[in-house]
Amino acid sequence: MRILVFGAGSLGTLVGGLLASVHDVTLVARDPHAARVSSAGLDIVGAESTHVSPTATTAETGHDADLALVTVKSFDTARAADALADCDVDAVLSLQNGLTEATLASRLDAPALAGTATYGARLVEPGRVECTGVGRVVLGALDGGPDPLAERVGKAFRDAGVNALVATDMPRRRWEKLAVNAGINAVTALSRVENGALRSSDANDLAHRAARETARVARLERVSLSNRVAREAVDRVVEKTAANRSSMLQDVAAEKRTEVDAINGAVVDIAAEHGFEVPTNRTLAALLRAWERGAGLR
Ligand SMILES: NC(=O)C1=CN([C@@H]2O[C@H](COP(=O)(O)OP(=O)(O)OC[C@H]3O[C@@H](n4cnc5c(N)ncnc54)[C@H](OP(=O)(O)O)[C@@H]3O)[C@@H](O)[C@H]2O)C=CC1
Ligand SMILES: CC(C)(CO)C(=O)C(=O)O
Repeated sequence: MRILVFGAGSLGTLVGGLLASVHDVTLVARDPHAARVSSAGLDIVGAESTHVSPTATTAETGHDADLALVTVKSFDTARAADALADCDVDAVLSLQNGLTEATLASRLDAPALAGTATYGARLVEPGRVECTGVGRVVLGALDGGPDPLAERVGKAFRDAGVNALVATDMPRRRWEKLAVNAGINAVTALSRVENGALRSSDANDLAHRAARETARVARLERVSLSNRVAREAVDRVVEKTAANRSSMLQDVAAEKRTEVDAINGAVVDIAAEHGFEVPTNRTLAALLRAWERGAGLR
């Protein structure tokens, strides 16, 4: 399969690099990473270990591929979609956190698949990415149900040794992940604690409230996600990732823009479309955006 990875930073480089053992992969990345991969190949280290030689370029347009993987941060999705609209791609799959598929679907003619990734990735230096945890890619039709394209993509991932599951209930899975991120990411970023600290503090209640509100909005969108399932998902992820610093905490610590707009902000916006108020997500989003403005990031 000819696979274009748009936005090969940490996650895109890891997944694209793993796929490159079998497939014809092009990484769209920034220099000096793109230049280094072109000249010396890519080292994958950590929980996965290999050396591969995908094509790497900074060119955003002019590509021809069977599948485009979108792995830019959520706030770069619209620009990625516009660039991909100038390419010949037959299908698009986002592995991003937050709700971004609607932006892709509305700007692209190619069918958009939904995806989630729980692999951990960190770009250590140009040409070298660390797999900090072998997770799973789950993908499927945006609106759920069986999908031959998703089956082909899932097989292509598994052929390359990527742990991939094709699911027929992506709407529920995306909203459950959103509930987890709305609770854990925002609360850990604002209180500057690792995920495990949510086990035993008032912050636990705050994360649960954000997740329950997200579940309520999911149901308004006709996605079956109960409050209890959302709350239990938060607790399960807190236990499994207790030592992690969430991606949003890492962004705040590095003074980088966060994905708040596509996570808590998306919950607020979709709730408003239904005339519904989500005070916990609204407060978390406002505080994170205030921090971003103060840091000159928006
Ligand atoms: N890292 C992880 O372990 C996981 C990440 N995710 C999700 O995956 C997504 C990506 O995360 P992550 O990989 O960590 O983020 P990164 O910032 O490491 O990677 C995104 C990369 O895309 C680049 N980029 C953006 N626009 C362009 C462009 N037009 N042309 C070329 N390159 C571009 C960015 O460069 P620049 O910064 O210079 O703009 C950056 O290098 C997020 O939604 C995240 O939540 C999900 C699961 C795990
Ligand atoms: C699951 C979780 C919360 C793990 O830290 C995550 O997705 C993130 O940090 O973005």
